Amino acid sequence: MKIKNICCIGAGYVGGPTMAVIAQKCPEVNVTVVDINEQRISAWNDKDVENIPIYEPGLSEIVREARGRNLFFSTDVDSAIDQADMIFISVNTPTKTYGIGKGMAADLKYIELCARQIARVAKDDKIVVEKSTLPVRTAQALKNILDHTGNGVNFQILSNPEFLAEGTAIDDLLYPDRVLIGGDIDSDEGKEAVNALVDVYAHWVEKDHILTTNVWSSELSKLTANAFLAQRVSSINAMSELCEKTGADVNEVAKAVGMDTRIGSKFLKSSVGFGGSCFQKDILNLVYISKSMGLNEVADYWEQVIIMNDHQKRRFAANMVRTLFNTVSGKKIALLGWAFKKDTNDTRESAAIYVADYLLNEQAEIVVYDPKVKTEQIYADLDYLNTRSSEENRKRVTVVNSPYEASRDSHAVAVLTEWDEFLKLDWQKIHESMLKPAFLFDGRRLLDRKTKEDIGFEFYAVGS
Ligand SMILES: NC(=O)C1=CN([C@@H]2O[C@H](COP(=O)(O)OP(=O)(O)OC[C@H]3O[C@@H](n4cnc5c(N)ncnc54)[C@H](O)[C@@H]3O)[C@@H](O)[C@H]2O)C=CC1
Ligand SMILES: O=C(O)[C@H]1O[C@H](OP(=O)(O)OP(=O)(O)OC[C@H]2O[C@@H](n3ccc(=O)[nH]c3=O)[C@H](O)[C@@H]2O)[C@H](O)[C@@H](O)[C@@H]1O
Repeated sequence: MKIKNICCIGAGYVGGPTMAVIAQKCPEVNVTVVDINEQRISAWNDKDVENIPIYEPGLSEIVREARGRNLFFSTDVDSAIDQADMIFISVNTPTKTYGIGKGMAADLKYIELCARQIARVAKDDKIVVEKSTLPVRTAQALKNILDHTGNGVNFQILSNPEFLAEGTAIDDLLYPDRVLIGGDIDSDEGKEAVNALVDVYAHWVEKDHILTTNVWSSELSKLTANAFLAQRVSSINAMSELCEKTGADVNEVAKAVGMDTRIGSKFLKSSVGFGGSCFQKDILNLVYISKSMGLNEVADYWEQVIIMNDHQKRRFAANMVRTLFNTVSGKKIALLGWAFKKDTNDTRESAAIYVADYLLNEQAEIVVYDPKVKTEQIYADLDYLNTRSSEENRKRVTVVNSPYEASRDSHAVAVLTEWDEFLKLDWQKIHESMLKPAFLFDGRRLLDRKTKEDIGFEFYAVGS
């Protein structure tokens, strides 16, 4: 079975880049990305590709090449569903903020709405692909909805979790470690659906990198991968605190440990804490699933990864206050970086939000500079915490366009995102413009201690 028309519901950080790459690599397939968010779709259709809503290195070039040829962005969800032979569901699956499982379980209401819409609109057989990250056994619920409200249409459900990381999304999509496809491999129809999706990826991914499994293994592998990755960051961050107390250096420890090929060197960079839309959400989801199956030890084991991460963010901010003579009240503090990692404009669950909130509770005046994050996003992130009124956030937090402006007359500068440009700043100039003693806190192990101390900074870095 050859796929001719693909529809993707959800034009976000996953749907947008993933479909752009599929369209680029499969010029004979029409790919339509739909979303209910009109503003987002109109930004994807902006004449100037630099204005597309997601910043990812290499993405705008691909959109420029494929958009209008076989890549389309639209708010007409019904018609895209109707025309497609394969429908990806790539909508958000945030942590529930109400009811049973509040603060832990994944909120599947957007997924269910998609399923009901597909069931209502579809007139011929469809392959429905779970691209969103979902709790294990969600495909069963999807199938129930599709089979019971459909009009005799045959649906095959596949799980095809996405492993891209933001900031490197295009490279991750072009050269994936593996593509994972889960399906009903025991039936002929299921096998045919799996093969149809394998053929899409086989346009650019070698067949031995395309792994097929049953649906449940695929769904659970995604949660497992994120849990393992986050666990590494929490593990090295736990060691960073011990390093600070003992004179060991976490970078040296990470290198020594990572050279053991059984451990490996990746994902061992100590930081102010991991952020991003998924690690916390997916682990909480794993904890919830485990608890609801009575697996309390399993749940506790994974929950510790989150507890450690919260501790790391809080401890970084508390150390700033302690170092600044136990008070930051009325003191200007510059935060360099707001995104949860470099090369993205995404701020979801960014450690910077929590550090800023902690310092604001201590009555600091905050000035933020980030090369890609918009001012309104920064205020929205703080408002979302509901710690203080949004007027108060606007009064006490200033967002500026230059790191030099942020640092001027400040008591302290904290590097919270590892943007490359922070490496090349004129730190001498920054030091001269600050109040003395000038404190510099490196939450990313980005900066060289010796040169900063030679300039005259009081320098603090995570894990040393
Ligand atoms: N952000 C990332 O790097 C990764 C995310 N994921 C997973 O992919 C999924 C999507 O994540 P993101 O793209 O980051 O989310 P996002 O929030 O950026 O995008 C989701 C989009 O879906 C749209 N949407 C929601 N309900 C809809 C409906 N009924 N009809 C049409 N559009 C609808 C929203 O308006 C939004 O634009 C999540 O399950 C996430 O866990 C997986 C791998 C990486
Ligand atoms: O499901 C998802 O959403 C995605 O989550 C992560 O990707 P992402 O959150 O975009 O970015 P990462 O590079 O994993 O970084 C996550 C956080 O951990 C931090 N981190 C990462 C690595 C490290 O060594 N140290 C560290 O502090 C980063 O700064 C960032 O705040 C996974 O890496 C992806 O494979 C997955 O698809």
